[in-house]
Amino acid sequence: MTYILAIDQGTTSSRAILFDADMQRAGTAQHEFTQHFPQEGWVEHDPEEIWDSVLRVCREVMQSVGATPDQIAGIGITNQRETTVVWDKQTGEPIHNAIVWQDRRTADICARYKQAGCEDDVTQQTGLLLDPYFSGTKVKWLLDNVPGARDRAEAGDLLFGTIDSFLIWRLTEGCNHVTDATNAARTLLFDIHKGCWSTEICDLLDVPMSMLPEVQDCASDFGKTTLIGGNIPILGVAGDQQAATIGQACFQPGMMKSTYGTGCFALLNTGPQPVASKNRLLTTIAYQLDGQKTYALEGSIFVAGAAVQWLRDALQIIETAPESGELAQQADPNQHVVLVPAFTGLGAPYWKPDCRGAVFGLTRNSGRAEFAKATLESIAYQTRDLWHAMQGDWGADTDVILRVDGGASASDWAMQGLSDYLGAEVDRPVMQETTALGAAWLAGMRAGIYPDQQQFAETWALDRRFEPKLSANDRDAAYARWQRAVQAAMAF
Ligand SMILES: Nc1ncnc2c1ncn2[C@@H]1O[C@H](COP(=O)(O)OP(=O)(O)O)[C@@H](O)[C@H]1O
Ligand SMILES: O=P(O)(O)OC[C@H](O)CO
Repeated sequence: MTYILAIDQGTTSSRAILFDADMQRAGTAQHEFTQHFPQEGWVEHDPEEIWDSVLRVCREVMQSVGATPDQIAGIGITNQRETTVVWDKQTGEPIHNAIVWQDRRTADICARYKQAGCEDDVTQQTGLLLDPYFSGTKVKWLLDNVPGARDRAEAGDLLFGTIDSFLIWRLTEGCNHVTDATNAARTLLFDIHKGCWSTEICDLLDVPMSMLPEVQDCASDFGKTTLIGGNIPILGVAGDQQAATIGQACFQPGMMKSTYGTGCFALLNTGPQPVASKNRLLTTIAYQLDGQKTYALEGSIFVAGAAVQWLRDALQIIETAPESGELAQQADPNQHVVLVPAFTGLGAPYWKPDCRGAVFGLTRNSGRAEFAKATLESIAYQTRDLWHAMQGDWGADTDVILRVDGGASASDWAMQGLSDYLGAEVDRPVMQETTALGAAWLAGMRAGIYPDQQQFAETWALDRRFEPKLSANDRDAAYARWQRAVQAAMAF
């Protein structure tokens, strides 16, 4: 038997999935790791804990399936994007915890650059906005705040990487400092048109270019590892949202996927030409194969499934995530409670890092069920914000079918609500591990055991299509309530 090992290093857990030669899942291992919140708005991960969790899940999945290293034809890595690690080139030791994509500590740095009129130029080159979400200002913060870091970086002793890059450095025991084009495209330091690091932006943010990894195609040779036995090549890398776009086979311009994990990330394939957004979406690289870039418009929402976790962990009104749908179903249809889950600011298309969450429309009778309903509906409303912005930029009509995945897409109630509030069809595939599948396909195709792009696209299979049932009037009235709630939350 031949396998591909996909490593999915996500925001809350690390997963390893073995796919067999038919691209079927043979086994999965998963471990959650600690989320550190040292100050309000700060989110960190311990890179050593991430590293340990990755090695552990790789070994566990191999053991559970009974796969030997010589049966693994290649490794595909997909990862939480933007999360920033800086480490010592000699020892491989991180100089600080990883600063996670959700972290808002660089909001003031971004505001200063914006006031100085830098945003247009940065957006033109990177497709991104001056928001703390992206890696660039996080690297700057580390160099300016960790004692001695700037001198060490300028002396060429420190390296920067997103999680993929850090994992490859560790897996190859310090031989390879590399990343792929999709991860590079999320750093705020990469010119997505020229396909190289931007000297101008590195100067602007005071990031020495000697720290930056080499950028490769998504399916290429990233080095070999002996750390899980054998000598296994790493052949595929993509940021997790891009890997899901690949796993959902959104290979044609106009195809769109939306992933509902911790946050929600919608990517619309726009083909070989980048589309500059007029509606504050991001322009990003969907994938780069054989040196050819395919671009996407992306809408990034910071809190989707995380709001369900909030119901479970902070409010304690559910014990498990799936209960949210059961509870929402029991809500009083005459109450219009609206939750704006801006727990870590608002992402696309608002980009308000300082905004915080709010609940509107409470009555004496509002209870657990209404909170659950408002939480799941907030996922749909936020997607509609993105949907409108995408239509404005791309001119897509309502016939566009949305392919969904991620943990919260398992909720029939939430997906029906999504279809209702979008007024569009929503397709959920049989294969729920689209992110890992995307990374596995990149590696398997490179290894020569998986089919080409077109044949791979033909293997996509529908689990369920959700069709809109709400009248246009009810849909528009509900969305108008959401828009008023967002404006009020931003004004607070
Ligand atoms: N049945 C469900 N209904 C609603 N939300 C769910 C359900 N199952 C999982 N979730 C949410 O999905 C998220 C986990 O999805 P996952 O794709 O594993 O996320 P990530 O990769 O960001 O860690 C959690 O935030 C959880 O609250
Ligand atoms: O790890 P996830 O699934 O929450 O995805 C995080 C995104 O990549 C952040 O941009």
